Amino acid sequence: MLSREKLAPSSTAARDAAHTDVGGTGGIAHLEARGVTIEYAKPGSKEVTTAVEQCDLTVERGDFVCLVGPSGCGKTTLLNAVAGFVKIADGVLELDGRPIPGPGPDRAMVFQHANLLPWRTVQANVSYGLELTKKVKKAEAKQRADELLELVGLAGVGQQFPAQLSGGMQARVNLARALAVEPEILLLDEPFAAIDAQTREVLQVELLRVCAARDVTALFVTHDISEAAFLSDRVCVFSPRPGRIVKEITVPWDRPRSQEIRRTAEFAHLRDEIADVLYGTKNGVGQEAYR
Ligand SMILES: Nc1ncnc2c1ncn2[C@@H]1O[C@H](COP(=O)(O)OP(=O)(O)OP(=O)(O)O)[C@@H](O)[C@H]1O
Repeated sequence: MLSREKLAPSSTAARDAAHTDVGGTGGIAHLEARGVTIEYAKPGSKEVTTAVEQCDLTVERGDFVCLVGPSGCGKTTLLNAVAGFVKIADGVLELDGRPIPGPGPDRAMVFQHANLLPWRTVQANVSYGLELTKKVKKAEAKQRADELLELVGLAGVGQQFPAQLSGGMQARVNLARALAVEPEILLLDEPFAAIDAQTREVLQVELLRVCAARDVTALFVTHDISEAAFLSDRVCVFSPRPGRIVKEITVPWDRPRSQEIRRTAEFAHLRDEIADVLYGTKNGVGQEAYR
């Protein structure tokens, strides 16, 4: 049976208060995109591809926000801009009120393919980023890696090599590796897309637990409506390219969440609400995007 706590809608008043002045920042959002446009140059031509156009998004510290939308609408591009990998052509993109200067240890990207270094142990894969920063001694980096492996449910596998792990275990290592540099924001680009459905559901619960434990903000790109509904505080639905957010849908449950939520009528209703916007039956993106 579902506990009242697990199903209880978040306190709107508390959330509003938090959004007004998170951590005493005087109303400055943790991440703010206003009128963001991002273009790619076409090789050998003066033309550009506009991937994202006039996109607005506000993310407060500790939020978990999912981005969904048609293929090629610019979700990854926006994530890359927040990571500092691509520059914006127009608009404002700020972290804590300051323009994003480029990549930094305050943001960590988690990609779909773990791409772990096959010749390094699992522990050495997780500690690698920390060792590169040279801010901690090797022994401390190893100790932190072991703590993170325990956090993601992989205690005891640190001396194994990536090839000895299942896809789900590699996804956990991928997450631990991103957390090693203690980022404030996790940028996750379909990190569980290649994982079987059953394991993916377990990983989603684990991810929420880990985010709460580490107090990180998460921006998560997915094509999976159920995944977005289960993970998010808010689901942002993109238009087709050039992408902008056409609708934000608030998810009414506190986090972390348990698997039981997926079997409730409220969850089915929420999934339908997202699909309605995405597939065009309500204010949406339009069926033509999917033809
Ligand atoms: N490096 C690049 N150079 C040129 N064009 C690019 C580049 N990266 C992406 N694009 C183009 O920008 C648009 C948005 O791509 P992006 O990968 O951001 O979309 P997406 O919503 O993440 O797609 P998907 O859901 O299929 O992964 C696409 O038209 C894509 O071809």
